[in-house]
Amino acid sequence: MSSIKTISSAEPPQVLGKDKTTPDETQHRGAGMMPVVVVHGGAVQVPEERAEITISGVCSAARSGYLVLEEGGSSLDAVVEAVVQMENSPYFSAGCGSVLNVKGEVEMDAIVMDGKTLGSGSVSAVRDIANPVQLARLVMEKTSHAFLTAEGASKFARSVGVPEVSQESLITEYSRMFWKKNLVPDANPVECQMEKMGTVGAVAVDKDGNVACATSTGGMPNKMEGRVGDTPCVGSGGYADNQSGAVSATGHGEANMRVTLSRLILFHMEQGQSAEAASDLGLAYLKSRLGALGGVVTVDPQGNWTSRFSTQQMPWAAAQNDTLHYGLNSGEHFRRSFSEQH
Ligand SMILES: NC(=O)C[C@H](N)C(=O)O
Repeated sequence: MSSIKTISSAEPPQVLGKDKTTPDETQHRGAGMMPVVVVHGGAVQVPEERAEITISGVCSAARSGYLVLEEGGSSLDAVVEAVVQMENSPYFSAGCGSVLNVKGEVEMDAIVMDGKTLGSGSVSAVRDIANPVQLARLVMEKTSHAFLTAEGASKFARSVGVPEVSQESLITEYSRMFWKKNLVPDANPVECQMEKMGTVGAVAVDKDGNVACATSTGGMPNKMEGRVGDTPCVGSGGYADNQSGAVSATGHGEANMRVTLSRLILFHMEQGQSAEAASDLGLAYLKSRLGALGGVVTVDPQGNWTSRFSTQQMPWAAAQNDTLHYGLNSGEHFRRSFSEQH
């Protein structure tokens, strides 16, 4: 288990794998219902020059999601708000800034899941909307289905008034450069993805103990047209159940799908494991079984939360009880109060 980088609500700032009994522990565990929002910006290696902006992106997303909870919104409202913010940022591979498929086009996947009802909504291979996570929510709330794809998803979006946007508005110079780099014959898009571009996701618990998750992505760089990854698949890119907790996952989609990573982690929680231990078990299985690395954010219905990754980096942030927690490298756990400026 030593290869899993551990960050959790129970750990002291900037210290990893040491004594976990800190004064904060009682605040995060067993202190009744604790609303929380935890987000990730993908299990990737963030280029140094983009580290600060990426961290401030996840912090601002967690904070905005938390404000939704403070204003009485549900955990579902909070995760959608947090993910929309990151979709709108060009620094993540979701919405604007998504990695491109082999033809140089954007095709995006997203999921939302409501732990109270087990309702879920997914879209895949959508090309012409700004916020796939909102469309996923509309699939859940306005259709009798759980998953719409490609042109059918776009037609549905138009029928419910979601504005159409151009491909150009979703493509950044950076994603185009990245696409070109991966077109060369000896390129390794899987490794390359792990180096630079991040899927986004969020989990939350509201004051009523309802959990929810949302995940959104442009997928793997230079993927085949029509390729769908783990992100929109129930149990792989995310899962939420009030009886155990919620997970949003990132990593190599084909591997995450084969172990149904999110559901696997919740299975361990159902067996009595903490969010932290269960996340470690899921990621360790992904590694030992398939040699794959990844990352997750996980909550239980009491508001205990964790952010775990087996990659070297994963930008993450959590907002709870007027404190923002965040980190990028393994071992980092910074904290500041909401009133402090970043
Ligand atoms: N970076 C990622 O998390 C990619 C995503 N899991 C996919 O395979 O589509």
